[in-house]
Amino acid sequence: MANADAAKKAAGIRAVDFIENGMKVGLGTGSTAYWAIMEIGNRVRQGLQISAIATSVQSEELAREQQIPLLTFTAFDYLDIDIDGADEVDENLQLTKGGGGALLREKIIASASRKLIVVADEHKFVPHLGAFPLPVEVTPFGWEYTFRQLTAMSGRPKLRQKDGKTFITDNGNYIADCNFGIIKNPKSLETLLNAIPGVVENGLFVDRTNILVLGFEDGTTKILSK
Ligand SMILES: O=C(CO)[C@H](O)[C@H](O)COP(=O)(O)O
Repeated sequence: MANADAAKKAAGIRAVDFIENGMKVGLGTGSTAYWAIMEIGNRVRQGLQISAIATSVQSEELAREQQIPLLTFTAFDYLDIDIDGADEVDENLQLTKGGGGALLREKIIASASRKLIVVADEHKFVPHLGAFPLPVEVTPFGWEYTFRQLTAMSGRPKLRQKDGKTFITDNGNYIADCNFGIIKNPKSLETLLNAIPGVVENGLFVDRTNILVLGFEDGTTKILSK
């Protein structure tokens, strides 16, 4: 296993210790959240009683394979805990997410959760957000106009591609990967972006994280909390 994978695995598995019997759990998306879902599956098969909702079709399929009982939004008002990955985390535990394109469902589920536990390998911990392109989910209708608004904000948007085609999110939208340089004020950028008609959501997760579980290449973990 490559060392970065060992760090992701360590973080994903460690985060599952925060789950208690009876909890309603949000399941994140990505290669770090993968390990948390696999570990939840192990513990469910050993008798842990939880129910969960996934932040992407991919994670939902994995949860089904792992026999994790799944919830729908009609069945709950809030979740107890959400375990999800990040593309960048700063020392105030502000995040950039959406590298996997699941940011809209991830933000809805983070918002519905009493506690957000972020799992990340050590390389994701940065002094300032902004080196990783900021994903912005936009409607296909009028996307060219929306991109012009993002350009006017110096966001240098690029339409995300996958396998030679325009990437389509689980919600049928496009992703603009933006480059704003160093993001000095994530809160204000998050708000400004979401005020553009045609922007559905953006990948800044501000003042949402309660606990960060950082994984290291030697398999150890460190917990940071707010
Ligand atoms: O936001 C995400 C998906 O939309 C992921 O959580 C983020 O991209 C991190 O992924 P990984 O754990 O594979 O590095």
